[in-house]
Amino acid sequence: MQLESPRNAWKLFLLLAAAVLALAWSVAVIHVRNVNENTLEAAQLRVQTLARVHAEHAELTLTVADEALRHLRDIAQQDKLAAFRDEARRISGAHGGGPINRATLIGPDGWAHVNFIDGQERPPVFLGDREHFLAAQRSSEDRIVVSEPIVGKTTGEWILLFARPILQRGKFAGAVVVGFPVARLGEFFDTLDHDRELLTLLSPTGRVILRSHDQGRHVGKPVTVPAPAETFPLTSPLDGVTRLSAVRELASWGLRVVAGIDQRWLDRENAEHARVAYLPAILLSLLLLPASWLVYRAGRKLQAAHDALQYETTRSRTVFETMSEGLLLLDPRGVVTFTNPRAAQWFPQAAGRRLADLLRDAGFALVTQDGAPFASDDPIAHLCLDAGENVDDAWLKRGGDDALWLSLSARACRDADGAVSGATLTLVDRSDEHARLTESALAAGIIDGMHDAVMITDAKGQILRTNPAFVWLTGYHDDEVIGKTPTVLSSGRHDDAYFREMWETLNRQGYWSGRVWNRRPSGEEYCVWHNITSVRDVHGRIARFITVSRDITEQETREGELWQRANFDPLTGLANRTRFDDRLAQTVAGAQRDGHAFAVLYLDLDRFKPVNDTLGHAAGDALLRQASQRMRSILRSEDTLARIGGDEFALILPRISGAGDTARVAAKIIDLIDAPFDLAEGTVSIGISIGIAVYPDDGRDATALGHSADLALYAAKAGGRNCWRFAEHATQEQESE
Ligand SMILES: Nc1nc2c(ncn2[C@@H]2O[C@H](COP(=O)(O)OP(=O)(O)OP(=O)(O)O)[C@@H](O)[C@H]2O)c(=O)[nH]1
Repeated sequence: MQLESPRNAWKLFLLLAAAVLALAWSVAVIHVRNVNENTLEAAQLRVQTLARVHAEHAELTLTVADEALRHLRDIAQQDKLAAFRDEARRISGAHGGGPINRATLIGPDGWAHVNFIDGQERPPVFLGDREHFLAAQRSSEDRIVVSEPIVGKTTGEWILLFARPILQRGKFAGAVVVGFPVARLGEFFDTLDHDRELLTLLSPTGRVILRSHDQGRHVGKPVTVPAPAETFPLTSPLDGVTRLSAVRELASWGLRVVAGIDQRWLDRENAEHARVAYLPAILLSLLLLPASWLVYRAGRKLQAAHDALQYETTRSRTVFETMSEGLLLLDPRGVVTFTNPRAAQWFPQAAGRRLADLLRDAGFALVTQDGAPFASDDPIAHLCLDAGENVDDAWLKRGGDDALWLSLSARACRDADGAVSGATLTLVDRSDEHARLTESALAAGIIDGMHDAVMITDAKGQILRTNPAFVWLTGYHDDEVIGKTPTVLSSGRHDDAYFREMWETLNRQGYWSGRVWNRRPSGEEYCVWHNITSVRDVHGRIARFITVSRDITEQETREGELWQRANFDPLTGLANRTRFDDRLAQTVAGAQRDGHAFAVLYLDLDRFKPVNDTLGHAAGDALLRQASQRMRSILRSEDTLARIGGDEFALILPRISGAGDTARVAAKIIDLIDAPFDLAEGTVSIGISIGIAVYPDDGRDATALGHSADLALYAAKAGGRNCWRFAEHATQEQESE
């Protein structure tokens, strides 16, 4: 059992307390038992002595009485009546010797002729009915007859009588009787302690002759007493008291002496002994039990605190040993008092050394995150230990092959009085992070230095960062776009489908590039070439979109103009032959794929040349523009109207349900052109002829269709102009209305 443990300490105390109590109680019990045994033995001795001494006393008294009885009987047997009377007077008198106070001579007739009591002769009295007389009469030998205790006829007191027969020549001639008050047997009673001791004299038949302290109240009453034994408890039927008793028998008399000591007294004695003997044990118990309880409670609390402390210690040790951070504890002088395993990897055998020496020997320099020397030459000593301030943002840097960057934070520890009692240094290996920080700073510098605009958004498209080139390109500053989506840049030129396709590609491929027209805050539109890349996090989820944009407005504009020029008629704005051929080829391909019908119309103005000739070329141009507008006004967006020559037009109706559709369009155009044109130079009227070819009946490719339409136009011209002709009906004239 280790005493260091509080649990064991209070257990030991409890054990000792229990041992002391057990000892005290054992001593008390043994003592009480011994004392009780001694008391019992003393009581037994006393009661036996009482019985014996009283029996001897009674025996002596009775022997003396019997001596007197024999003497009187011998006188009576010799018929010496006068001598008998003298002796009877003397013996029954006060100075007769012995206890006898009465002497009687009873004749054979039962009459007591001589009867002395207390030395006084009394008148004759008939005693023939007395048991002792009858017993003497019945007896054929000379033996003493002891009466039961009886009430004297003359005195009325309890007396005990002894009789012997007078035998003359073997014949009963009366009896001599002596007697005395039973109280005379109780002279010895003065020596008794009447409160607890009792002596009882029983007749041979078991009747009470005398009890020591009941004034004759129970005399004559029968009592059953067991056979004599050493000592035994006996409950008296007379008073119900149990006594430790001893019995003595007066063998020659048949009488028994019963001595008793009140058991209640014995019990009281025992109780008193117990009280005295148990008192120290009880007092000790009263002292030790509460003390044990207090010690137990204190022990439990101490144990709980001890366990908690041990748990905390174990937990702290586990934390210290398993934490990825290095931990050093310093005393107020800056000497290392503790290192955890992690710190020991960097600073082996650091305990007991000054921190400054330790850092120097391990090749570490105290620097800022940028690697610059720290402002204070020894911040741990000066700031933390001297001034009690915390130190953060400090780094320990070690170069070389085993380069390390440890972030350092120092916390001042204070004692209960608030004085700095040391410091806790926490070191974290942030070499990788430092490298990353350096890289990101580098990357940030690169982004800022890029000529292309950079915009970084989160996964939801909210703008997180831009670079100076972005501001220059878009005209928006950071505070106007950060937190917003790129729609703030939108020009509205692109429809939703355009951006939907962009997002789908981005999500699918992680990359999208294309041109986007945007608008500056000034309203000026510009075109950029976007390279958008999605960046995913470690979980594979898109975290960022990085958009690198380059201004291609100039290039776009130039290309647009070239394209416009290549594809459109500059006078009317209609598609030119190149574009018409292109669209026709696309329509043929679509129809060949789908099998639908479409129509190709060749249109040629009638009587245009005279306008030129009469009103001038500018009027002709104006007429061409107006005619173009009239035709375009009735066409659908998917129809392609092209100017393919001076006053020659071509029209593609890409989706027709039948010839009727085309005829209706042709008729409408004829009507429109037929109406007079108001020109600056005057009003003119012209007409238009139309040749119609229908896919697939009039040709299955562009060339065939063009040829058919051309023939149909020729037919229309030939047919009188200002009318239309289907290619298949090229020979039939059909007048316009
Ligand atoms: N003002 C103007 N005239 C043009 C242009 N291109 C061609 N022309 C003239 O358009 C005329 C076309 O000739 P035609 O088709 O024979 O003239 P037309 O009177 O319509 O003859 P029909 O078609 O037989 O009725 C020529 O005089 C061309 O010089 C142009 O761009 N502007």
